Amino acid sequence: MEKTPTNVPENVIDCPAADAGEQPVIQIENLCTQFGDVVVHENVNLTINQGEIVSLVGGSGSGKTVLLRQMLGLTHPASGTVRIFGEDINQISQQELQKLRNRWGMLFQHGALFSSLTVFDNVAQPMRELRVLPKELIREAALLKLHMAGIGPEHALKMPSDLSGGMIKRVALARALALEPELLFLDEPTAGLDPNASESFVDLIRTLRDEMRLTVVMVTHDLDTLFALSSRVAVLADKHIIAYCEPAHVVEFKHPFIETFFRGERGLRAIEAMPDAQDSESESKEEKRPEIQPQHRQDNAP
Ligand SMILES: Nc1ncnc2c1ncn2[C@@H]1O[C@H](COP(=O)(O)OP(=O)(O)OP(=O)(O)O)[C@@H](O)[C@H]1O
Repeated sequence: MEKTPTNVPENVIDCPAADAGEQPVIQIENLCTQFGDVVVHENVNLTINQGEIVSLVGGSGSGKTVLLRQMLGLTHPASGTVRIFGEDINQISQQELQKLRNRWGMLFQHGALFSSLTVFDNVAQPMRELRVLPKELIREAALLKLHMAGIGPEHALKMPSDLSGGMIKRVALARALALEPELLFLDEPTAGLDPNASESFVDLIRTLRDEMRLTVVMVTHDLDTLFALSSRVAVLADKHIIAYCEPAHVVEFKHPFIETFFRGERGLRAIEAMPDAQDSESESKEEKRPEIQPQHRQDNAP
């Protein structure tokens, strides 16, 4: 028997987007999720606007992965709506859903590359599946996406097993960008990376957001990444979004999860390292960022 959802707690904080004039890309309304007797989400509401980078955080089992899967149309909520680009993804046909899927990219936690395909083929495959692009264009576009993700053509014929963890993430990102998405989902994008690789991945995501006007939704436990990138942070706890604000405001909210997650030693260190405090330092990192050149062409490639 389904439990009747209770109302959202009154003491939530919900701040408007910094640029509230932007179009909403994701609109989740009154979403409820239940598995058997276990209620995971009760009346969850979340709007993500174009160009935002929103981090979804919450304790283990709070329902982050399920919510992400619901945004991807892989899992259906018990009730409520999930609109992506204005379409209710639980009401449209599989064909329409597939068209929408071509407008977003997903980076899975473990890269999710095909181990039997080369780096190049991993990135080219989503384009080949469209069955409309000529071979030469696919070749150029795949190499461009690899270049954007900081992977040179000398790696194109390598197998995933020959790559470092950081390179696998970059190739997976190139693959997620293959169809020029407007929206990017990232599941623990920096998990397993060393601090340098994480930092350069963060720079890359920021650059892509700025250059491609991407909207980004990420699930992360990495506070450095969260503070460096997020325009807003959505905190899932007690079956609700209890806070949805800029990182600096979310940390002020009194809730046991927030206090444990953000105000521990690591959290305080990450707050101190937030971009505002580091503007001059981040400029000195400029040369580390891969340049994005839309017409770039590699002649030595496969
Ligand atoms: N297919 C399923 N069938 C039954 N229960 C499920 C299913 N998928 C998820 N759950 C339950 O839903 C709850 C939320 O799971 P979810 O994986 O979204 O948590 P999470 O916040 O991503 O946790 P973590 O940070 O540990 O990955 C958990 O109690 C989980 O056991």
